[in-house]
Amino acid sequence: MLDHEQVAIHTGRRSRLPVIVAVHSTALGPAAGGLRLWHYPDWRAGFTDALRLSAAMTSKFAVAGLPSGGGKAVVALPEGMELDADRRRDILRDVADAIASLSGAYATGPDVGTSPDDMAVIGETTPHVFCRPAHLGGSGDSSPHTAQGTLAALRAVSRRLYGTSSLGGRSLAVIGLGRVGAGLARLLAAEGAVLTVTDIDPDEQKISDGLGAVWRSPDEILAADVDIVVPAALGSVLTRQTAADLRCRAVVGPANNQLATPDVADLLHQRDIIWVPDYVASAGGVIDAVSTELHRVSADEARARVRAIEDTVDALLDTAQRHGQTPAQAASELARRRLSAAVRPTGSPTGSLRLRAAGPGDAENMALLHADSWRRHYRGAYSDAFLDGDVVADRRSVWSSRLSHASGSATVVAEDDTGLCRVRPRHLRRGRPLGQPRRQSARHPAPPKNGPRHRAAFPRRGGHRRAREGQRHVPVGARTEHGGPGVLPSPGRHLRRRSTGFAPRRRGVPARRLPRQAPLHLARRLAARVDQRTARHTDNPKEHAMNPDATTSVDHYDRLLAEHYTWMLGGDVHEVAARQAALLAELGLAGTDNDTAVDLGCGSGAQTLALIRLGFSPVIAVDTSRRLLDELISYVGDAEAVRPVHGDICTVLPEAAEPGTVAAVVCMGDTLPHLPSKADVPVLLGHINRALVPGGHFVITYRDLTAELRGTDRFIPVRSSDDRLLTCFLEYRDEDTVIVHDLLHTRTNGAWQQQASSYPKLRLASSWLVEQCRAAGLDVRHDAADSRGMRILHAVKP
Ligand SMILES: NC(=O)c1ccc[n+]([C@@H]2O[C@H](COP(=O)([O-])OP(=O)(O)OC[C@H]3O[C@@H](n4cnc5c(N)ncnc54)[C@H](O)[C@@H]3O)[C@@H](O)[C@H]2O)c1
Ligand SMILES: CC(C)[C@H](N)C(=O)O
Repeated sequence: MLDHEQVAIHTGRRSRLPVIVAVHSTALGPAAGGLRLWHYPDWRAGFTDALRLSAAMTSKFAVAGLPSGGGKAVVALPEGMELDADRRRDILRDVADAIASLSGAYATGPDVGTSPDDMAVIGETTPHVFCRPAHLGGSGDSSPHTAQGTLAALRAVSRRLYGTSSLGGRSLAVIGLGRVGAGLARLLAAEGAVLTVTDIDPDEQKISDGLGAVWRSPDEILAADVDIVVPAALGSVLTRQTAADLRCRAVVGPANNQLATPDVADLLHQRDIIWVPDYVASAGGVIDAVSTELHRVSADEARARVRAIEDTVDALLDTAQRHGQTPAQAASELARRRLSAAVRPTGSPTGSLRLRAAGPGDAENMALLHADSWRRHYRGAYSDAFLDGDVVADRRSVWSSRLSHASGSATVVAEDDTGLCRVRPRHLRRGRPLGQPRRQSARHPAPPKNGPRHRAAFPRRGGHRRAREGQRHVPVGARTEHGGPGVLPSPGRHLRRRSTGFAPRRRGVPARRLPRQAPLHLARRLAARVDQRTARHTDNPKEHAMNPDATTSVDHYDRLLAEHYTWMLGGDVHEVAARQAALLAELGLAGTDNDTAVDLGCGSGAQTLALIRLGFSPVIAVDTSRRLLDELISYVGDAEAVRPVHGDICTVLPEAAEPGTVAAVVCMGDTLPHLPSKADVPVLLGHINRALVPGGHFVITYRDLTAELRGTDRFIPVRSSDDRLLTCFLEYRDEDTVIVHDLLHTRTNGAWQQQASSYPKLRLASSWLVEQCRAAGLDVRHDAADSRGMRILHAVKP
């Protein structure tokens, strides 16, 4: 059965060639995907290719967490047909006509056989095109970003197989030295990988020679004795036969549709060969292009999304391992969940909207729409485990309770012929009739206020990022205060859609950017770049006004501290680990094999090693610094005992651990004050309580910086040795935050050099933290300062 939304097959008016445009799904947003101009034995083969490729694009966007749908265009050239410039132009104009006829349901970009210049021609007819050359306002060639994305996927696999993300010294076989393959081969060679390469075009052997690679024939290369095979040519390269011949440990490449049949993924798994689904490894190009051109995020943000493929692959491999699945199953499951959490395809409001006061009977539908809204807008900002978990039940209880208690306020819902529909609410002034919404928009239902769990569940920061990305916000209802009878409309009161101020989502319509009336502080916040997954970001513009050089703790570690971190602790991580193990043992922590522990902010591994010594296994070691994670891995003898996670401690737990499965969580060495705001502390504590088994332990060590130091006391010597000196200086910004300025002197060849970097830390009062732990449901057993002024707090889940 055809599971595509629409497939258009035109005979090109000018070229007389079959132009096939397949729109697989627009559930997540208007479809996007490349144009393939390729030779096929028959146009039906091109048609089949378009169907498969467009479906893969849907999965590509879903797994990447982007609000686009999947589509693809194929022009099936008869075998042997050569294209001169005029004929090529005719074909492209025919394609442009076909795309224009879809009114924005599909936008095209380059793929095999097409380039940014071709996109320029299509752009003469229709705006639904991306990757045009930069001088025409496009993002240009996607292939360097595709190569970067594949490299990111390769790093995750390398870490899994060899304990390091570096590909230096690894042997890889690259199949196809086209735009992506050649670029990727260059990146790999620059990192010191040992390359074997091939292409059907013998001319590409020059590239091979330039890289010092071994050239093999296309027939031989799949069976090459290498660590990783990288398909970078056309699809269907992995058949039952070739899968049986492989001698590598992984297959990770940018080529689309690598599997001849889906069961080959199982075969590879049985042979213990990791296969990263092509739609995950190849997503870099389209992520960059669509992010910058269609979703209008900054180039930096787009590149960060491409790099995040590494995290995506990490997470998929973890999930697959946890559930005994193949990575292909884990990825398709993730895509399916994201798609099914999207809108009902027929859910666009039709005709006029009716506004009415909601009653208790609306709770179920409100919950469904509310959960849908969260899933669509907080994806990526909040863990999938949470969003795909019991959100509906959670929202149902909130709405049941709200709607069954009469109060001075009412909830207004909008519905169309199909039932409750998704609206952009306006808060209404007291006493104002519903037909005249106030100008200022509340973009989401207010975060639930009843209880720490709900507060913890409400992802505050994500909404701003999503707003900045220009995504549609489609929350479900507006709370409105009303002054008495007669103000709310009677059931059935009709409003014309244009006049409501409610903005029903129209599929295929580009998102509005920022609300024009956004208050200044919101606009500033939206403008600030926030990498939700890794940057512990402070979004208070005051900080930047006062401290223009202050950076996030993530940047600070990358820029300065990570390199010197272990030295700062004393130089011998095992010695520090022994001290930490003694402390944890004194607090009563002891693990057995199968007792999972989590080390939040693991740094170079002192606590992780301590937890291993105490018998915990596995230890999930989380940090935002890749460099420190790599260092940690180098110290760990038993690689099985540790699961390094590159992630943000604010959000990682629901994703990394099932509720009620963790025996101990530690967050030591003054990591907690790195959180972006005090409000993140109860959120994190909620996650911790949820992750712990009853009787599970939680240990924090941190500095209580609430007492303000004065004068030269604010200069704190951290460590000195013959060639390094680290001093920090504290600048108190406000009662919640202190800016830490680190000043590092290093001596090379007798000359001293100075580096400085600053970042904010939270000022957490020990009494406040104890209260927060209790509010989160933890039983605080110990709270004291050690001889060096570090606070030690130990709590247990009852
Ligand atoms: N360009 C992108 O940004 C991008 C993005 C995502 C996925 N992809 C996929 O990556 C693959 C490569 O794309 P590209 O843009 O580099 O295309 P390209 O046309 O520039 O390169 C393909 C190369 O593969 C070679 N080739 C074809 N069949 C071969 C075979 N049997 N054995 C060895 N070599 C063979 C060709 O000679 C050519 O050099 C395609 O599957 C494409 O769909 C590309
Ligand atoms: C650039 C993009 C559309 C690419 N051809 C892909 O398949 O992802």
